[in-house]
This record gives sequence, C-alpha cells and structure tokens, in this order.
Amino acid sequence: MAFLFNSDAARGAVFREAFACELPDLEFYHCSEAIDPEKIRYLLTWNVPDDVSRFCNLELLFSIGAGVDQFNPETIPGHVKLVRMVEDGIIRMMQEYVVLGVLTLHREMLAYQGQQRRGVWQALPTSQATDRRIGFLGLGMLAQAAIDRLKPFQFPIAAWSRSEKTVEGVTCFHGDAQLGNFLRGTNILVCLLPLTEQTSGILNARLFSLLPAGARLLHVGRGPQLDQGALIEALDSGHLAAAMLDVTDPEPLPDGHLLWSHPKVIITPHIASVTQPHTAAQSVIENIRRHRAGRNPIGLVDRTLGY
Ligand SMILES: NC(=O)C1=CN([C@@H]2O[C@H](COP(=O)(O)OP(=O)(O)OC[C@H]3O[C@@H](n4cnc5c(N)ncnc54)[C@H](OP(=O)(O)O)[C@@H]3O)[C@@H](O)[C@H]2O)C=CC1
Ligand SMILES: O=C(O)C(=O)CO
Repeated sequence: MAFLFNSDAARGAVFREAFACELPDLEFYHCSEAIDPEKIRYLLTWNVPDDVSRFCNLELLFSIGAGVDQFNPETIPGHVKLVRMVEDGIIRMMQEYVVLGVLTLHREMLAYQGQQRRGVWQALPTSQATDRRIGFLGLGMLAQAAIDRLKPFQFPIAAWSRSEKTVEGVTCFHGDAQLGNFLRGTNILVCLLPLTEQTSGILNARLFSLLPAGARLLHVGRGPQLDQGALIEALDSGHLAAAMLDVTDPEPLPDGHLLWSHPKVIITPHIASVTQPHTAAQSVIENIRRHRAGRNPIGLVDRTLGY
C-alpha cells in the first residue's frame, strides 16, 4: 500500500518526512521514483496523469490545491474519491491577500500610484469602511476565512453562495434569484468561487451592470470566470472604478494584453495563496486516517457539483 506525491520535489521532501513519522506503515513515493502502480492507494497531484487508470487500486485522489477544476472527472474511475486541499497555510495566505486587495481598492491605491507617476500630491475623496459593502461571490472555506480577517475593519459584509447559509455578521444571499439583490448593494466584489459550468463567465457585462457605479472587483477565483473584455469596457466607461486580478485567462496573461497596462487594473500572477507543505502534509495524513476509519475526507469533492 503506497502514497504517490506527483508534484515538486521540495514539497515532496516535506511530505515524505511527515509521512515517515505519522504513517510509517505506508510506503511513500515521489513521481521521480520507480513505482509499482498496483501499490498506489493515494495520489496527490495537480493534474491527473493521462495514464491514471494504471493505478488500479487508487482510493483517494488529492488535489495539491484548493481548486479541482483542473481534474476531468470523466478520466477518473467513479469509485475514487476526489479531495480538494483544505489546510491552514493556504487559508492564511488567502486571508492576507484578500485583506490586501480590499484595502488597496478601498483606499484608492491605484489612483495614488497613477498620481505618483505624474508627480501629483493630492488627496482624493475617501469613503469610510462602514459605508463600503464588501460582497463575496462564494462563501466557502476561503471566503469565510477572509471574512474573519476583514471584520475588524467594520466593512458591512455580504456573500452569495449556491445553497442557503447563515454566517454571523454576514448578510447572506443564495441562488440565481438573489444574485441581483446581492450585487446591487456591493461596492467591492470579491470572487472566490470554484470554476464550474455554472460559474464560468459569471463575471460578465450583465453582472457588472448590476453593481453600483464606482464598484471595484477583486478576482481570486479562476480566470475563465471573468469576461476580460467586459471588464475593460466597464472600467473604460467609468462604471467600475478599479480591479485587482490574481487570475486571468490564459495564464500567464499574454504580452501586450490590454489588462497589463490598464491604469485601473492591478495584476498579480496567481500568487494569492499557495499550498504550504508542512500544514498540507498534516491535512492529507489526517484525511488518510479518516478514510481508513471509514469516514469521508475533509474537502471531499461532490462530483455532481464539480467542487
Ligand atoms: N488565486 C488563488 O491563489 C487561489 C484561488 N482559489 C480558488 O478559490 C476557490 C474557492 O475555494 P474554497 O473556498 O476552498 O471553495 P469551497 O468549495 O469551500 O467554497 C466554494 C463556494 O462557492 C459557492 N458556489 C459554488 N458554485 C456556486 C454557484 N453556482 N452559485 C453560487 N455559489 C456557488 C459554494 O456554495 P455552497 O456553500 O452553497 O456550496 C461555496 O460557498 C477555489 O475553487 C479556487 O478556484 C483557491 C486557492 C488559491
Ligand atoms: O490552490 C489553488 O487552487 C490555487 O489556485 C493555488 O494556486
């Protein structure tokens, strides 16, 4: 019985050490080593290898990231459980990034950067946090953690999810019928949705038109959720004031793309949050223990929903 780590050697070494301590009965392989595919019960990977079917005894397929949109479930046998990454390191980094992004957009940092380049020393009108509603598309693990960190700033906070939810201090909306009401009250929109058939292209001209004039976008979900042309139009018309994008389509954003030099856009290269090996290894070990005890892993993907 063995675990296969199909990713970078540096994080693999951290996993190997943790597994040796905590699960000494389980053989551990890095993808650079020769393996007997029949031994592999657990596979951790970003992309599913084309020849995954050779792991005929596979039980759990772990994504090394929080997202699982890179998995094509049709290539993975139905009995294999898919597990997304739920771990403290990725959560903490996303908390930092969302706080950074919201404050950057709230305190007009893009406009001040533009002024700096032109040598302009001039205060711009400000809004109080209490007057600026932050609206989260998605109210899952990462959005809820980010909301916890934002609460001390006293922004009103709302969120929109697929199913009905109650979260203290958050005005909750759910389902397509409530999307419009959610958007109409949102001044800074944070996208933390998984990429699925339903969320692909969700950040489009119609959605932007439902946001109040002067709204801002912080996009940390997945590139294909955003219609980039519609964003540029909404920014150029002045309806949206600014956007901060950690994800684009494609990635990397091609040389010369309009978004690179747009004065109302900040781009980071998909670095909002990255799986941290020490904490992630503990989370995967805990999930293997749960699975062995006949319990579902934390982060089990619902194949019908796609996340
Ligand atoms: N840029 C970066 O560095 C990173 C980006 N990510 C992205 O963040 C995403 C979210 O991660 P995480 O918080 O762990 O995911 P979760 O699965 O915990 O949460 C997803 C949330 O989205 C909601 N949702 C899904 N589909 C719909 C829909 N059709 N309509 C309305 N709401 C919907 C879910 O609703 P419900 O609660 O009802 O199920 C849930 O609240 C990842 O999938 C990944 O794409 C993740 C890590 C790093
Ligand atoms: O964990 C994820 O899904 C990411 O996007 C990390 O880069």
